[in-house]
Amino acid sequence: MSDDDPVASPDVSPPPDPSPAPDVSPPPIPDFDADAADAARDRQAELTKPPGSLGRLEDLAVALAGLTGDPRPTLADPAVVVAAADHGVVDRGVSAYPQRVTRAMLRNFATGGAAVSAIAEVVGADTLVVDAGVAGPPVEIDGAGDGTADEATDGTAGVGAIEVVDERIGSGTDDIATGPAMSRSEAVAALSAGVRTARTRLADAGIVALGEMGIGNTTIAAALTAALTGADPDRVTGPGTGVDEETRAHKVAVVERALAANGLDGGSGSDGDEAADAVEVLRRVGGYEVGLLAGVALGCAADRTPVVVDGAVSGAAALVADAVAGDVRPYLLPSHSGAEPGHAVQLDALDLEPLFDHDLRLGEGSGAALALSTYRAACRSHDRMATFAEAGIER
Ligand SMILES: Cc1cc2ncn([C@H]3O[C@H](COP(=O)(O)O)[C@@H](O)[C@H]3O)c2cc1C
Ligand SMILES: O=C(O)c1cccnc1
Repeated sequence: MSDDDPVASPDVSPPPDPSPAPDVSPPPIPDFDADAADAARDRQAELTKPPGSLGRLEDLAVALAGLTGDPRPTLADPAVVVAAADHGVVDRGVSAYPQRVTRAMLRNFATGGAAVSAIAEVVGADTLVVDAGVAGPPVEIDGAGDGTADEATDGTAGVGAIEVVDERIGSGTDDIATGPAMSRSEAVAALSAGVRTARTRLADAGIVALGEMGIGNTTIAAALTAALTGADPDRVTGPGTGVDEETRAHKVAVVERALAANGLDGGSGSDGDEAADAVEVLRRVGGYEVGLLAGVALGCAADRTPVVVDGAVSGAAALVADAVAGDVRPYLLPSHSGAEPGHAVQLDALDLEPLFDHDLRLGEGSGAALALSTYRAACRSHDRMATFAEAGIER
C-alpha cells in the first residue's frame, strides 16, 4: 500500500496528540435582545411604505436589531476579514493551482488587486488580511495600508483601509490524508487568535464578512463538513478552483482517506463536551485560516457583531464555530448560495437561507462582502426612512 494512493485504506489509526490538551473557553455570547427586535418591528410598521413591502429587508432589520441590541442598528464601519493559510494536503494534487498562489494572493489582497478588494470598495468596507499560516517565512508586505482616498470620485463608496497582520500559527498544516493537520495547541491557538482579532482589530466593525485564501482549502472544507454534519464526502466535495471530474473523484478519495486516518469516519456522533469535540475535528482535518475564522465568528458574536458567511470554506469555519459554541448561531448570517456542493449542506445544517445566487465559486469573502450592501441597506432604510407622521402622509 503506497502512501501516495489515497484510495488505499489508511494504515494509521487515530493519532494520539503529543501536546497537552489546552482548554478552549469560548467567550460568552449574549442572547438575542427581544425588546430591541420588538421596537424595530414597531418602527417598521410606521415607516412610509405599505406594511411588508420591503420584504426580507424588513425581517433583516428586525433581526439585526435583536442581534446588536440596538432598535435602529447602523452596521457602521463594515469589515471583511481575509484569513490565509496553507495546507499539506495540496501535495496530493487536489487543487488546480500550486501552493505558492496563496502567498502571492496575500500580496494581491494587501495592494487591493483581488476580487474581494474591489467588492469591499464598492460596499465601503475595510479589509483585514490575516496571515494565519502561509507556508514559508512570514510574508513581508510593502504597500499595504490605508486606501488612497476617503471619498472615491467614481460613485463607489470609497476606498477602504487595508491592513495586513501576522497571526501565524505555523508554516502550513500537515497532510490530513495521513494524520492530523495540526496539534491540539495549534487548533486552540487558531481559535484564540480569531477571537482576539475580532475583539481588538475588528472591535469597531458593525458587521464582518468572513473571507479566506488557501490553496487546497476546499478539500479541508469538504472534510470538515463531512465530519461535522455526517454528510457523505462525495456530496460535499466539489471542483474548488476548477479541477476536472476525474480529479474531483480523486479529491473525494482523499477526503475519505483523511476521515478514516483521523478516526472521523464514524458519523457526527459526539460523546463528550461540544467545544472539545469540535476542536478535535479542527485539529485533525482543519486548517489554520479556518480555525482563525471560526474564532473571529465567536469573538464577533461575543461583542454582538453579526458575521456574514461566504462560500464553502467560510461555511466550514461557521460549522466549526457553531460546534464549539452553539450560541453563535444567531450571529451567523447568510450571503450567497455557492457553487461548491458542500455549501448547500452547510447552509442547511446552520439553517441559513441564502440571499442570492450569482454562481460564485471564488471564496476570499467575495459573496459575503457583496451581501454587506443588503444588510446595510436593510438597516439604513429602517433608520433613515420617514414615518407616516413625520412625512405628513395620511394612511
Ligand atoms: C488566483 C486565485 C485566487 C483565489 N481567491 C480565492 N481562491 C480560492 O481558491 C482556493 C481553494 O480552492 P482549491 O481547494 O481548489 O485550491 C482558496 O484559496 C480559495 O479562497 C482563489 C484561488 C486562486 C487560484
Ligand atoms: O465556495 C468557496 O468558498 C470556494 C469555492 C472555490 C474555491 N475556493 C472557495
